[in-house]
Amino acid sequence: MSGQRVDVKVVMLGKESVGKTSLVERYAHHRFLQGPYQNTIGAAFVAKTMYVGGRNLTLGIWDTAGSERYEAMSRIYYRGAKAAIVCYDLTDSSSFDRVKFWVNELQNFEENCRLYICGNKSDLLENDKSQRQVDFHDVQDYAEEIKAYVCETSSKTGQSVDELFQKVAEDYVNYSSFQGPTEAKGVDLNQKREAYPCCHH
Ligand SMILES: Nc1nc2c(ncn2[C@@H]2O[C@H](COP(=O)(O)OP(=O)(O)OP(=O)(O)O)[C@@H](O)[C@H]2O)c(=O)[nH]1
Repeated sequence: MSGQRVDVKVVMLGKESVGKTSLVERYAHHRFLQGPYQNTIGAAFVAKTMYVGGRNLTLGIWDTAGSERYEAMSRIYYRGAKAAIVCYDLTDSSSFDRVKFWVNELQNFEENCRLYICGNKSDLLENDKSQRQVDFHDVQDYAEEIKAYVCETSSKTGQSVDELFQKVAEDYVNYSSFQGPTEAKGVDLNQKREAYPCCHH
């Protein structure tokens, strides 16, 4: 098992089918996988190195399963996360209720984790604004209250996806005191391309 340095642990959380895996796919592999929806089982991991603040920084991104039957497992994956991207589907108001659930969890158990609230599938609103079920200003007010960053993305078109992860990295550089790098225990990052799809059935 060869451990790769991971500077920032990032966890993706949110209701099933909001597009967590697709966001990671878009960011890490610049693609959007069409075809039937396949829910994540357990969690998947991908590492991505970027140049920020005059140095290379590796984000270790844990993509958790949104299905409530994996809730206990998701709790394991957010432990020690420096950033949580809590996602919802802009066309599904119930997915925003789930955001509040995860934010409460993180506030109670992971107080050093920065929060990023991400409304995904913005492309669905382009031609039909009536599809929107979550008001942007309501989310902004909520985000202000909990001191979170807020954005609206589309993993399909790529809108604001790179910016989101860039913001995570920049915030880490700007606000976190650098501690020693975390070793990704038990994960062979050389095999990340194989490990990633096999966790997404
Ligand atoms: N139109 C549109 N569809 C999207 C977008 N992102 C994801 N989808 C679709 O939504 C479905 C669910 O996407 P996933 O990325 O698998 O969702 P997930 O949140 O990882 O789901 P779980 O693994 O069950 O937690 C798939 O059919 C995707 O193609 C988006 O930005 N726009």
